[in-house]
Amino acid sequence: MHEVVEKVLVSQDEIIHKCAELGAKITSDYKALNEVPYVVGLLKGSVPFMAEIIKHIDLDIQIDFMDVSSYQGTKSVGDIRIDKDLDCSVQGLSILLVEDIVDTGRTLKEVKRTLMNKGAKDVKVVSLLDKPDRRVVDIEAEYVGFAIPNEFVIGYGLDYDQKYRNLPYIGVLKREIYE
Ligand SMILES: O=P(O)(O)OC[C@H]1O[C@H](OP(=O)(O)OP(=O)(O)O)[C@H](O)[C@@H]1O
Ligand code: HPA
Ligand SMILES: [Mg+2]
Repeated sequence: MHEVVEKVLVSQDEIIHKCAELGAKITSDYKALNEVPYVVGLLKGSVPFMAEIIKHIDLDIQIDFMDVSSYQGTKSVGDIRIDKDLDCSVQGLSILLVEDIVDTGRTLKEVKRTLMNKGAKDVKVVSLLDKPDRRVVDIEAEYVGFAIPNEFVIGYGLDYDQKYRNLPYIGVLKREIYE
C-alpha cells in the first residue's frame, strides 16, 4: 500500500469484477435497445476505468475522449469549457459517458446538457464511484460501480494534486496529506 493511503476502499480485484458485471449489464441493455453506444471518457480521471470496462462491453463500440474544465470565479457555477472536444459530430448518437466519480454532479450535468444541445440522441453515464452525500445538482449515473462515503479518495484515475492516478486500487488519502 502506498504511504499516503490510509486504507484501501476498493481493491483491484473488486474493480475488475465490477467492470465485468457493469459491462455485461451495459451490453444487454444496449442490445435490448438495438443501439451501440459511442463511449466517451472524460479526461483524465476516467482513463484506467475506461480501459478496463470497454473490454467487457460486447458490442462494436467506438471510443472517444473529452476534456472539460469548470469556469471559476464570478461566472455562475455549472458552466464548462471544452478543452478537448470529440472527434465527430454527436448528432443522433447514443452516448455512454465514462467517469471515475460523481461528486457534486456539476461536471456530468453540464457535459450531458452540452451533448444533448449538440443533438445527441441519448446520453447515459457509467461511473466507477458515486459520492451521493456530496451531490448539489440533480443527476444520477445509470450505472455505478461503488457508492462510497464522503472521504477523499485516490487511485484508479483519481488524483490528489495530479498524482496517484496510477495506483491500481481506490484508497482513502491520509488526512495529514491535505490538512
Ligand atoms: O461531480 P463533480 O463535483 O463535478 O466532480 C467530479 C469530477 O471531478 C474530477 O475531475 P477533474 O475536473 O478534477 O479532472 P480530472 O478528471 O482530470 O482529475 C472527477 O474526475 C470528475 O470528473
Ligand atoms: O475523492 C476524490 N478524489 C479525487 N478527485 C475527486 N473529485 C471529486 N471527488 C474526488
Ligand atoms: Mg474528471
